[in-house]
Amino acid sequence: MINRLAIIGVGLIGGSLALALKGKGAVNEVVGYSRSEDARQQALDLGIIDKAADSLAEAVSGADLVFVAVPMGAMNSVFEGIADYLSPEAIITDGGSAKAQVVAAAKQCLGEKFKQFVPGHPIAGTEKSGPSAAFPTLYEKHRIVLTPVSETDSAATAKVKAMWQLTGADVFEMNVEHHDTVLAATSHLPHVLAFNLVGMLAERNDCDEVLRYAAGGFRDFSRIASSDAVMWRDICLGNQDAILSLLEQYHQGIKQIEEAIRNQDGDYLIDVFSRAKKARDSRFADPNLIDNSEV
Ligand SMILES: NC(=O)C1=CN([C@@H]2O[C@H](COP(=O)(O)OP(=O)(O)OC[C@H]3O[C@@H](n4cnc5c(N)ncnc54)[C@H](O)[C@@H]3O)[C@@H](O)[C@H]2O)C=CC1
Ligand SMILES: O=C(O)C(=O)Cc1ccc(O)cc1
Repeated sequence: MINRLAIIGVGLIGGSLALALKGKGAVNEVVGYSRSEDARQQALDLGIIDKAADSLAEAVSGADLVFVAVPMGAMNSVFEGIADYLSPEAIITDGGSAKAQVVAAAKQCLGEKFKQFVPGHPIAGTEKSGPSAAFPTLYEKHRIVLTPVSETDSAATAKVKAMWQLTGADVFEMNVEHHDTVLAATSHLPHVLAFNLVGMLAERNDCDEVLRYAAGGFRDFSRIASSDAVMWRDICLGNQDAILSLLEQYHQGIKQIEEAIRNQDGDYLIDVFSRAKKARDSRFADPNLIDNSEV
């Protein structure tokens, strides 16, 4: 049971955790803080939080669990702002989409309390953001990755794991670097590709005409280009190396496809497309490999 849960960043990710834990009766009081006063008020109105704090210090005072769910570029300033006000026993965790940068920020700012920081990442979300996008079942049957480091207190990791399990999530542990490489491939690169494609089409004078004839495939591929620009800027800058390395591989692949089309090399295209189809068909049929549930 959590007595006082502090949510820093009461948007989709923070708000959904608060709603899930409240729904399970697992928390006595939820205090929320977001930089935007509008978000704080909305979170109160929607029953996501019981109390809106006016500052980071007020939000974390007396909290036994602190969940930081702000864009990655704001993590450092949040850790700086809470460090001196945390209760001695407080456990701190986060939902940032890439872990190395967040872990470095927490290490730099939290001092002694760094051992009570459990880095985490819910592999669950949508293209929507803000408190109004939050919903209590977001994490059900979804994966949560915790990336504790050598300094992390194992009892703190166990508590954070238990908290996520209450939301209906499956919790896994990974090391930080592996997490950032894997997520760059399955989440960060696809978002960059979708933003680029939709951005490119939006530049065309005949964009509306072109989109009028878009089929379901375009809708599927482009949904994530509706995601928040600040959040994705921060993820790209925060997981720079892994994303750049994948982009380089991706460029190679696209160049080879370009060459094959130019040379009317249908065999090459059949080879690439059929290997991709086989890989996707087999893995999507296996729920242990790819999460088939709706986002
Ligand atoms: N959106 C998604 O599908 C997923 C997002 N994440 C990660 O979760 C974190 C939060 O994302 P969302 O909930 O989607 O964002 P959001 O935009 O819905 O909510 C973020 C909240 O943080 C507040 N905020 C921004 N800067 C702040 C600051 N300096 N101090 C205090 N509050 C501040 C905003 O006012 C907003 O209320 C990000 O780090 C993101 O990478 C992780 C998994 C999925
Ligand atoms: O909307 C989608 O399909 C997503 O991929 C959501 C998402 C965004 C960022 C994450 O770190 C994890 C999940």
